[in-house]
Amino acid sequence: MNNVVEASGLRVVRGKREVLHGLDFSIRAGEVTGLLGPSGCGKTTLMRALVGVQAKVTGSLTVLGRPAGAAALRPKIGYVTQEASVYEDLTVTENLKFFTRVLGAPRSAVSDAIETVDLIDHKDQVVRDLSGGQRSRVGLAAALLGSPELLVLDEPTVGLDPVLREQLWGTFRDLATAGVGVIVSSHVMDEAERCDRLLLMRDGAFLADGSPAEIKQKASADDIEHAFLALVRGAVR
Ligand SMILES: Nc1ncnc2c1ncn2[C@@H]1O[C@H](COP(=O)(O)OP(=O)(O)OP(=O)(O)O)[C@@H](O)[C@H]1O
Repeated sequence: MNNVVEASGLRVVRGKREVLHGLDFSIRAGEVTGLLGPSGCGKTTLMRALVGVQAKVTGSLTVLGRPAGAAALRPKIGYVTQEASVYEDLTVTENLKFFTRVLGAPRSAVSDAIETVDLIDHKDQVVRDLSGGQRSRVGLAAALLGSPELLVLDEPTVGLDPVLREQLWGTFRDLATAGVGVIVSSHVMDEAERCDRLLLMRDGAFLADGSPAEIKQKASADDIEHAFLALVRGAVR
């Protein structure tokens, strides 16, 4: 399977502190990779480095065969940040039409994206009047407009009810099946089992990198939360 991201010795300094300490990893096309770890461990920083908006990045970081941040990558990466970056006073459709113009994507991408995130019934509603979960789905729809080959999702399911979380994970799965490389961050360990691969992170370094089954086996644990704790305690080498 193709790697959409390859990183070696990835380091990032924020302020005066190094927050990512020489990471080696890859992300594959056609898989959902979960980036899991506690608040402040560096998940957002890693994602910012992937999409090329993070300063003071050293080491090697290649995305779709080009250095992260290269202008040619812009239409090929969908990035959904923790704060929905859509216009509150526009409708769902108006927002997406605007972003198709920015991205140079075809008009037909609007209805496809609305369908993918299941917002057909709300397409003419002003974003301000949507629920939190619906708003985050508008952000996801915007990220899908350019038909990205890599989708970078920073805690996309925070604050969503279980039904919506289930639906969104279904969408991530469908995108991966279509060949997209999907990386999803979360600090909720119970989302781990939905991923093909996990990068377990703590304090800017990886504790483990593998499938949920491999990590549980390595840590002799029944679930990822206990595996994480065992790895933190250094019980597993
Ligand atoms: N602008 C900044 N200047 C200095 N340090 C920063 C800056 N932004 C973040 N940091 C620090 O970098 C570290 C990693 O932050 P980051 O946002 O990547 O973590 P995270 O794992 O995404 O957290 P969360 O799950 O809470 O979003 C934290 O210790 C944070 O305090």
